[in-house]
Amino acid sequence: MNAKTEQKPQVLPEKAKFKVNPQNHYDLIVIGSGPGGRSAAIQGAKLGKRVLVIEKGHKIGGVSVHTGTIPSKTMRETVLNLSGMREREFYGLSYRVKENISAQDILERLNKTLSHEVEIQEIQFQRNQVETLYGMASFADKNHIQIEMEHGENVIVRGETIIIAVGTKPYRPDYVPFNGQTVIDSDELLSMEKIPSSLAVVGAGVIGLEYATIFSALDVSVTLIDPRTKILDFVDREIIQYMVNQLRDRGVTFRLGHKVESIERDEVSGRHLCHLHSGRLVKAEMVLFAAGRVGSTSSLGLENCGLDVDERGRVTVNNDFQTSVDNIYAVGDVIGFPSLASTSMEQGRVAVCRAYNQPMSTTSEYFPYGIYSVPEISMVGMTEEDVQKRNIPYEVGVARFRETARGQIMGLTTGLMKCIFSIKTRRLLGVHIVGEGATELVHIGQAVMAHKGKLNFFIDNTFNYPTLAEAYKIAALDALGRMPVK
Ligand SMILES: Cc1cc2nc3c(=O)[nH]c(=O)nc-3n(C[C@H](O)[C@H](O)[C@H](O)COP(=O)(O)OP(=O)(O)OC[C@H]3O[C@@H](n4cnc5c(N)ncnc54)[C@H](O)[C@@H]3O)c2cc1C
Ligand SMILES: NC(=O)c1ccc[n+]([C@@H]2O[C@H](COP(=O)([O-])OP(=O)(O)OC[C@H]3O[C@@H](n4cnc5c(N)ncnc54)[C@H](O)[C@@H]3O)[C@@H](O)[C@H]2O)c1
Repeated sequence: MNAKTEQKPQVLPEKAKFKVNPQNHYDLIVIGSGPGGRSAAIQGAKLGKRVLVIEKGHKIGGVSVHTGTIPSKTMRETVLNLSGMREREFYGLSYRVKENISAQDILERLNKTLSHEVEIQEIQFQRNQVETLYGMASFADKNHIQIEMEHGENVIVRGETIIIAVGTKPYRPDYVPFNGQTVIDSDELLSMEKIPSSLAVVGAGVIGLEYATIFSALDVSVTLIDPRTKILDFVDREIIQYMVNQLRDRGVTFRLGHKVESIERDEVSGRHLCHLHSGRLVKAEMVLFAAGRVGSTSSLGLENCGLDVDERGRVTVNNDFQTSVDNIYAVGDVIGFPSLASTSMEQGRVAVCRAYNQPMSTTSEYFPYGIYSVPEISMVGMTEEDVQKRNIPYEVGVARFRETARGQIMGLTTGLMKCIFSIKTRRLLGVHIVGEGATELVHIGQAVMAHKGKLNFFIDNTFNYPTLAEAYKIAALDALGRMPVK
C-alpha cells in the first residue's frame, strides 16, 4: 500500500465551524486505546484535564491487548507449559504435558488472559475519570474530531490537545491470497481453528520469528522465508547465530535471501505452494504473512488538519512527539521505530507532559528490546558490531546458563549472556542474552548502564545463589580475565 497516494495533502478548510455541545469539549482527546493512548490518557487525567479516549474496536487495549503483545506472549506461555518443553532435559525428548495440543487449548487461556487485562484497563480509566467513546475517529479540523459510532450515529467532539495513537495494522499486499484461515496475517492467527502440520512464515521480523518458533515448539514443521539474508539486523550477530543453530537443530528451515513471488493452493494436497523468486518451492498447510505493518492512518482525515504520512502510513513528530500542527501529538507505532508496547507507553506519558509543559527529567537513552521467540532474546545498549563501527576498544565476557547452579536445577543446556565492556573506561556498553528468562534478566544490565556502571560492579557485589542473574558475575569475570591490567 502506498499511503502517500491515499493521503493527498489538501488546502486546509477555511476555519471550519462546528457547533459542539459544551459537554463534548475536552482538554485532551486521545485517538486509540493501545499502550500509547492509554498512558497518554491517564497522564492527562492525573494533570486534572478532562480526557476522552476514542476507540474504534469493541474494547479498549489496542493491538497490544487484542492481537499483538499479550495474545502472542500468552500463546507462547501456553505452548511452553503444555508441550513440556522446559522439562525435556530431565524426562526425555518425547515428554509432553499434554498430547495433541489443540487450537482450543491455546484459545481458552488466551481468552481468559485477555478479558482480565481489558478489565484491569477499564478500571484504570474509571478510577482516573477518563471517558471513552467507541467509534471510528477522523479529523474534521485540527480541533474537531468526528466519531462514526456503530449504529450509524455521528458525533463531533472538540479537543484543545489531540494525541494520535492509532497504531498499525498488518501489511497485506495484493499478491497474497489471504483467506482468514490458511493464508493469514498475525491478527487472523488468533482465530485459527486448527494447528497446522506445516507452516510457512513469510517475513522473519520479530513477529515472524516469534510465531515461527512458537509453532516449532508445537512440533509443527516450520519454514521461515525472508528476502533479506540477515535477520533482525539490530540484534548482536553472535546471539542470532546461536539462536539460528538451535532452531535448525529443532528442524526449522530457513529460506533467507528468498522473495515470495506468488502463493497458490494445490487442490490435490490441499497445501499452499509458495513460489520463491529463486525458483524454489515451499509447501505448507498454513501460510503466515508477517512482512511488517502499516500505520492505521488511511481513514483518519489527516488531510483536514494539514498532516501527511510516509509510505508506510506513519506520522512524523519532533522530540516532544509533536506533529507539525502545534496542538496535535502522535505516539506509539504510528510514529515508527521502535514500535514496542513498552516504548509506546513511555511516549504517551512524555507527550502529555510536554504538551502541558510539565517539568520532567530526560528519559534514559537505554531501553531494552525483548523478543519472545523460543528461545527468547533480549538486549540493551550496543551490539559488538556497534562498538566496532564506533572504533571503541572493547572486551566481551560470556556466561553460559548451564554454568550456573540455577541453570542446572532448571535443566538448561542452552542459554548465553554476553556483556560488552569498554577497555578504556570499563563501563558496561551492552548486554545480549538468549535463553530462558532473557527478557527479565536484561533489566539488571539496563540499570547498571543507566547509572554508568562498570565491570567492577559485577565483580564487587554478591549475587543471590542459585540464580540465572549470577551469569552477570560469570560474564564480568570472563571479561576481566581478558582485560589489559590497568
Ligand atoms: C504479534 C505482535 C506481538 C507483539 N509483541 C510485543 C512484545 O512482546 N513487546 C512489545 O513491547 N511490543 C510488542 N508488540 C508491539 C506492540 O503491540 C505495539 O508496539 C503497541 O501495541 C503499539 O501501541 P499503540 O499505542 O501505538 O497502538 P495500538 O496498540 O496499535 O492500538 C491502536 C488502537 O487505535 C485504534 N484505532 C485505530 N484507528 C482508529 C480510529 N480512526 N479511531 C479510533 N480508534 C482507532 C485501534 O483500534 C487500536 O485499538 C507486538 C505487536 C504484534 C503485532
Ligand atoms: N517482542 C517484541 O517486542 C515484538 C514482537 C512482535 C512485534 N513487535 C513489533 O512489531 C513491529 C512489526 O513487526 P514485523 O515482524 O511485522 O515487522 P518487521 O519490520 O520487524 O519485519 C518484517 C520482515 O519482513 C521482511 N519483509 C519485508 N517485505 C517482505 C515481503 N514482501 N515478503 C517477505 N518478507 C518481507 C523484512 O525483511 C523483515 O525481516 C516491529 O517493529 C516490532 O518492533 C515487537
